[in-house]
Amino acid sequence: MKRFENKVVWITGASSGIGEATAYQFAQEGAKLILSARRIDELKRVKKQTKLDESQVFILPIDVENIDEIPKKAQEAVAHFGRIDVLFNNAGISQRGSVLETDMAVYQKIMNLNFFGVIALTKAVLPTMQLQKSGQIAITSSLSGKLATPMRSGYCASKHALHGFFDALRSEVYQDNIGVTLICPGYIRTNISLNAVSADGSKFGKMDDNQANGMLPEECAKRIVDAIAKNKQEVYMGGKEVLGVYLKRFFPKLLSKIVRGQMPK
Ligand SMILES: NC(=O)c1ccc[n+]([C@@H]2O[C@H](COP(=O)([O-])OP(=O)(O)OC[C@H]3O[C@@H](n4cnc5c(N)ncnc54)[C@H](O)[C@@H]3O)[C@@H](O)[C@H]2O)c1
Repeated sequence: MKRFENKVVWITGASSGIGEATAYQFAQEGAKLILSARRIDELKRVKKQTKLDESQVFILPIDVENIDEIPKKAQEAVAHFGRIDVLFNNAGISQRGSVLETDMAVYQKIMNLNFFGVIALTKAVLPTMQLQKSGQIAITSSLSGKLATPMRSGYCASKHALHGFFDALRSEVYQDNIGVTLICPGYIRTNISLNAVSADGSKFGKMDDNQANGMLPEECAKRIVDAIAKNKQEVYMGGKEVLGVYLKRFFPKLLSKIVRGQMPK
């Protein structure tokens, strides 16, 4: 028996990187998929590559920044297979820019997508999971949700905010048999830095060495699906950067010193 046989999994940011790799992993584990992101063509490509039956995958284009639209999208998602077993809030955007130079509009965009959109989607799906008396909500946070590095103040703030919100939610929905899994990747080999937003709102457009040498998304996806299957509360993955979580907890001043060294000269 596959772990997600007949389970319905809704993934945002499914058109590339971690979300795409996770779609393939869930497909292998027997899930039916709802794939969301903004680009339909990319979602169709991913759907094809899952090798699932046409009827097992539903493409639902969504712009997570468009918060007013989210309740209607959630209704469509629930109506399609009649239930949602896993909501994987994965869509997100990173940042490269100093606090002094970054426009307020950039902070608003990051918070809208990485935080408010995620809350809106979660609130829209929760009543269905409560009726089912089961469900799992997973969120791609980041090691940047546990510690902070320069040039990513808005990104770090948005990911830290997720921890406050979802730790609170976990205790509220425990009695409904709904679990919450916060996923904290380190450096994963995706286009996240290319797609990151710069101080003036333009695309950063460069591949960071850390990402280029990071963990493969396929390995990351295996660990994510495993953490969700086991209802883990919080998981870390990546290379030696994961040690930062423990430095922050036990040697915070040492971590500050290391992090200072990451400020571009
Ligand atoms: N790659 C890393 O090193 C890393 C590390 C920690 C956390 N993360 C997190 O992983 C998640 C996925 O990022 P990734 O690394 O796969 O990068 P990516 O840029 O390849 O993927 C981002 C996904 O989000 C989607 N997306 C962006 N804006 C959207 C919007 N407004 N509405 C709907 N979808 C939108 C994109 O289309 C894409 O599918 C993000 O939340 C990111 O913060 C990535």
